Amino acid sequence: MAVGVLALQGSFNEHLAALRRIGVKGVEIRKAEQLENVSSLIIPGGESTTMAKLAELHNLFPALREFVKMGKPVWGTCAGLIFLADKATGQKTGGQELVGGLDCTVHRNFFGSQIQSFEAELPVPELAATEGGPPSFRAVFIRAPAILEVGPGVEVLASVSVPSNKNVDFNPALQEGSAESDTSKVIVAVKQGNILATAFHPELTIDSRWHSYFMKMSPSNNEITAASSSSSSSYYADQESYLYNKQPKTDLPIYE
Ligand SMILES: NC(=O)CC[C@H](N)C(=O)O
Repeated sequence: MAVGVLALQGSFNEHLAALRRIGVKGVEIRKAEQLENVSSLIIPGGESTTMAKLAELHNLFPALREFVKMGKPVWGTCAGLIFLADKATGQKTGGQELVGGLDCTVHRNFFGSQIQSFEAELPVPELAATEGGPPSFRAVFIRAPAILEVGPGVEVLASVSVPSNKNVDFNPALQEGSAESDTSKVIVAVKQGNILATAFHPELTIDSRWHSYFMKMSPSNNEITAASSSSSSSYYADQESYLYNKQPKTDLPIYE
């Protein structure tokens, strides 16, 4: 079965391209009934308030919650992480509807506004152990959220170092760390059973390991992943279609 990519808004095309690079068929999901034809789902980055309004308009929330509850693999990137969190802070007035299921609290715009977007080299031991390649992953953060706290069943896959004096007014975790050192760790990638969530955008980089990793979370997709990762260039699956290499940084999608 194909992988669904929620295609209401945001970087769904980039996820579809990333899946293609590892030989996996992705399909756009815009209606609840389309979820019946996919074995797993990616909720892309974008603007979570807008995406939530569109999901509400299309009456998608009940079906999305059901999909998560059924134990099917779901991966949220950036705004997708916000969708999957049980609790979000820093929302617009009136809040926004969440799919939930991931036992954590996220801050919607933890790192600040659009111009505070950045890249960071993240050590991700689990990714390197499962997918090979270098021990770290070059992560693109675009007006990114961060995970403030996680429940006991949540595995932390990656954290990023930030200056301790950054955002101290709303992040208790950073206040704690600031007495000891100049930097603190903030959680940016987690896994909880069938749910994977990253605060950054792996679909914008040539490194396909997060997509391959996600494919392995779905037993029915193991075969496809095994076939594609046996090629000689499994790590940087397809240099040709590497969006991020081809375009200057300023051409990255701009979210409000
Ligand atoms: N790149 C992103 O997906 C940004 C998400 C954004 N912080 C939001 O609230 O929706």
